[in-house]
Amino acid sequence: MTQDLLPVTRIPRTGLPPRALVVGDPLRAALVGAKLEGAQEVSYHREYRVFSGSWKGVPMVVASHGVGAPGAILLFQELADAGVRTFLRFGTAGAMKPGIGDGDLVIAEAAVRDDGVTQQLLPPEYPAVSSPEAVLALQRAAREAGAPHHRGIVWTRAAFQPGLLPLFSYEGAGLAAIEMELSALLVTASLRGLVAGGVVVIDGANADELVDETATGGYNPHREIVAEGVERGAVVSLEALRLLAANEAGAADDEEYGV
Ligand SMILES: O=P(O)(O)O[C@H]1O[C@H](CO)[C@@H](O)[C@H]1O
Ligand SMILES: O=c1cc[nH]c(=O)[nH]1
Repeated sequence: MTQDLLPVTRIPRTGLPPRALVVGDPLRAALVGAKLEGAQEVSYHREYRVFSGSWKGVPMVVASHGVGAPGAILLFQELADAGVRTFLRFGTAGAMKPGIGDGDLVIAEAAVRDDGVTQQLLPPEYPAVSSPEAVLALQRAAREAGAPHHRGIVWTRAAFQPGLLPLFSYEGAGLAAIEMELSALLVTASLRGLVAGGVVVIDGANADELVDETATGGYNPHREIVAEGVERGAVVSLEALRLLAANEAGAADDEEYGV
């Protein structure tokens, strides 16, 4: 009998654990997936590479969604169709606030919906918010790992490189980091009544000047300081998913989250 596979990502419609860590890069999915006990590659089609296994006994999925929200949302939707109920995104991002440095983690409380896809799905007034329990689980995991971290609003922006149009200035709005997919995940989760959040590792500085090396030190994700942040962030996100599972099971309470 042929397996029932979802149409875009070709992941199986049944049999996956109900929680997933989603990352942009298929290679990062493999590196993080390798941390799972009993890790198995479930599927690999297009940019969507999917692993399953357990972290400290808790079954979970690690999957890549590629670069850009219009493609990424297809993974989020199909994982949800496959029964995933809790999502964390673990990505990289540019820093937008002084004091947030390379290799630091930013835990998203919400995202600006400039993602290039959810505007076609629902009105712009609809918010992209993280589930509070996801924020607290990530914060607790970051504290326990001793990982430098910050909480704040993330700007999800479809265009990575600057063009001819001026970039809207969010100066004064207190944004913490810029990346490309999180708001699509948060909106997908809200529409379907799921739990979602995200944490990003800083791999550059000053979003308005992405290609201005003199002003910023340059966008460069291929540095040791970023690799160290990614290693810390991987453990923090896996651990946060475990805490969320414990919370679902009623084994954790607010005090346990450290609030
Ligand atoms: O490191 P990932 O998860 O891919 O996240 C960030 O990196 C990519 C851009 O280089 C975009 O996908 C952006 O959101
Ligand atoms: O979208 C992204 C990802 C990483 N760093 C950035 O500055 N922007």
